[in-house]
Amino acid sequence: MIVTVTYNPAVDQTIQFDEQMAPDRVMRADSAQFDAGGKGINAAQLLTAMDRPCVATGLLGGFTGSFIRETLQDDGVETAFVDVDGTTRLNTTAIAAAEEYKLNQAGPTVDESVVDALLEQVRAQSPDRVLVGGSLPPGLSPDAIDRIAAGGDWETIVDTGGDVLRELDAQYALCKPNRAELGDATGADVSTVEGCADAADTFRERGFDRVLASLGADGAVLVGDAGRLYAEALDIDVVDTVGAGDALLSGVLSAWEAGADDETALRTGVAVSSQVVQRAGTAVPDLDDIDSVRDGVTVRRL
Ligand SMILES: Nc1ncnc2c1ncn2[C@@H]1O[C@H](COP(=O)(O)OP(=O)(O)OP(=O)(O)O)[C@@H](O)[C@H]1O
Ligand SMILES: O=P(O)(O)OC[C@@]1(O)O[C@H](CO)[C@@H](O)[C@@H]1O
Repeated sequence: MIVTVTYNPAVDQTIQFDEQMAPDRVMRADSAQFDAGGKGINAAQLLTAMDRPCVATGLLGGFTGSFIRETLQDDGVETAFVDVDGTTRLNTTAIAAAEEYKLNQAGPTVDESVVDALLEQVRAQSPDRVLVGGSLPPGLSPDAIDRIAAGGDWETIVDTGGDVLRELDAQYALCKPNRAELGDATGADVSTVEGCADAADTFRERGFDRVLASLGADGAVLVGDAGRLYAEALDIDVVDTVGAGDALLSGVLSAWEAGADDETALRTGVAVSSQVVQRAGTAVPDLDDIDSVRDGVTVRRL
């Protein structure tokens, strides 16, 4: 069973324009949607959609927090959140003439005591795996993630920015940097797939059993004791890439939960992410046919 921890959830607002962004004028959107978001929450929604037992935890507050709580309840996602005084952030993705603008707030300032409260919620679920996803709100340091990783007898997976990844000290089963985060965390040249695999392999020495590096339209690399695996992305029409990394990670975790090996897990991850990027925002796509999509993903050893 998986518990996801989202220290800094967000309502994701996605607005689409059929013209380019321009300053000093009112831009009128063609469509708008709100989704419950934050990396761990997105993963919990996808894992639930794939019938994997999962509980979403994290910090919620204010009207945006209530929206997330209600949305997850409506979608049948099990939750165990901790209430905070501030208001959960609202992040905006504007898609304008095929360009994507991601505008993320910092989130409410929280007190370090929330880590104890959250750890209590995680322990109460007795999970096998814990995914800590997303940025930290003001008031928390990377220690908040290390404390979850060291807080019980579970494997911890982490998906956060390169600056925070660099600061972590505990032992992790997996981290999932994207290309920029991998570059930030290692300082290595990540301009080629091979360069990414080298950087990921080196980064394992910092306390990560495996590194899953997402490379956008170039696919993904999974590096671990079993070697270096590379999967090309599928050739699809992308609406926006918000939540693509969460989808990749959810597919990998879903396959592992079903007892699959790393190769099948990587193929599943790429398949799930291909479905998410074909939809606006972080809405959960229909994943009933995910096995047949996965059959179209090829993996090779580097
Ligand atoms: N243009 C694309 N075409 C096909 N697949 C894509 C494309 N962009 C992303 N993907 C799929 O999504 C996965 C994750 O993408 P990406 O590296 O952009 O994640 P990310 O930067 O972590 O995203 P986010 O932080 O928004 O969740 C890729 O490994 C790939 O399988
Ligand atoms: O600011 P963070 O925590 O790094 O990222 C938050 C976020 O952009 O990531 C998700 C997509 O991966 C969105 O649901 C959410 O708004």
